[in-house]
Amino acid sequence: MQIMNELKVLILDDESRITEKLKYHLEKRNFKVTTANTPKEGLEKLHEEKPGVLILDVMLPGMNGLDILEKVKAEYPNLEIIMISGYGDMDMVIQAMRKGASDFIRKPFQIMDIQLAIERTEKFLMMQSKLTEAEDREVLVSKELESMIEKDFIGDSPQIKQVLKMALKAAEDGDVNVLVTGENGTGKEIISRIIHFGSPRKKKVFAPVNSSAIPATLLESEFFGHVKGAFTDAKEEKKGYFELANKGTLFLDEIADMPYSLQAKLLRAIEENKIKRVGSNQEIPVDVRIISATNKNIEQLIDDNKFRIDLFHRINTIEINIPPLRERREDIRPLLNHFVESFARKKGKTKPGISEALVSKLERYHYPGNVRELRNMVERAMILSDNDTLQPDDFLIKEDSHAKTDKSVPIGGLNLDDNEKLLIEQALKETDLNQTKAATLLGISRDAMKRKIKKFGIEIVRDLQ
Ligand SMILES: Nc1ncnc2c1ncn2[C@@H]1O[C@H](COP(=O)(O)OP(=O)(O)OP(=O)(O)O)[C@@H](O)[C@H]1O
Repeated sequence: MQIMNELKVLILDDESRITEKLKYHLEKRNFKVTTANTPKEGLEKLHEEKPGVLILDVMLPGMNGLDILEKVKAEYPNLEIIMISGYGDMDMVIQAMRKGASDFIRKPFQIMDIQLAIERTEKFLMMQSKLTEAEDREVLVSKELESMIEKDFIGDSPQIKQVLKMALKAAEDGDVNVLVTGENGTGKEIISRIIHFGSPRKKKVFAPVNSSAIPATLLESEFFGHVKGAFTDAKEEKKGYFELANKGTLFLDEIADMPYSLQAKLLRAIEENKIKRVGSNQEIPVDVRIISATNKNIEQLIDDNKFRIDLFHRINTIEINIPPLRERREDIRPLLNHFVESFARKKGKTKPGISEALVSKLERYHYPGNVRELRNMVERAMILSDNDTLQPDDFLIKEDSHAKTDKSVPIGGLNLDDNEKLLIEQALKETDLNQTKAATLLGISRDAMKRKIKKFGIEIVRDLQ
């Protein structure tokens, strides 16, 4: 496996505007990039450059992206291929993944999406190869998977350990439907991928579908397919996501946004393991595991008649809730360390130190965007800072971002324990770590203060700043 900052990437897209833009951004992120605008040129560059990753447009004029994929995979079986697609090309994408593509991203995409896809590709292929090795040696697969995941899915808190434990349990059983809940950026997609790649379905497709990205008129045929002539635009017969993801996992992102009318049809497909293409009465058997994700309170939507309770009961056989980062502050330090290390590696820099003052500043923040926000903050700091040790000033904390969402919510959110911990830390700071004075300030006894310091695991370390 190549190290990230040595990774060579070839981009094959007929639009030079896209290849050049991608090249520019990926080079800034220390990837070695070559581009090609025709299949012929692409195949030549593959031969010359031997890249680790190929980014390939599904829709290339002249030669079908799938044909190229097949040809390339036969010649370079270890090449990791990321497909670029429009929303309407989903069936092509799923076929591509069956033919060995590692991942895909949808247009319009941001440069971060590509970077994440490259990372995911590398990470999960590494995980898969570990698993295969483990299987070959007939050792306990789950143990191997667990140690692998610990490197990339970070967290020391009891909550995140519980999340991983449940994900691994769900992975063991390849059929049980799982609902992953949590705020934006808490890691719902990563956990869903871990479940798929740790399950007996791992060699089949993991097909992420976000129904809110599909126009309402196409929803039914996208999910269940259609026969020729079923509606005006149905010029050819077409398979839907259920058929395409057969034997694999269908990841329904933002399930709460699924229109009510489609929910009944989805329920039937899940209950009966059969679907009917639009315009046909023939039932087609399907074998798909459903992992759904949402950042909404589905129970509330059920009360408001926006989500079907029967569907809810079908999709949440196992429910995994990933708590927001502000409720598991122990994870901030290891995540910070992990992101600093991985960005340093990617940018070919020496890993800077991390000042305690910075850790304590970050531990106090509210993180409306959760782990994704922390990750982005680290990236920004690593680009802008020249310090040998990262300092609080390198991190732009949007103090008002929280106030904007709800001015009445305190910095620790509405969680009583979190706020209590923050107040104690604040009082200790104000009294220069004098526990008796801090207790007086808070109106509690010195013993109560000591108990709380112990309960919250607050470290009394003098701040050097
Ligand atoms: N525990 C973790 N360890 C390492 N990286 C994490 C962890 N949790 C989240 N991340 C990173 O945070 C980012 C967001 O994760 P992900 O896309 O899985 O979140 P999500 O809950 O699906 O978000 P959304 O609801 O916005 O779709 C990704 O870059 C992911 O790699």
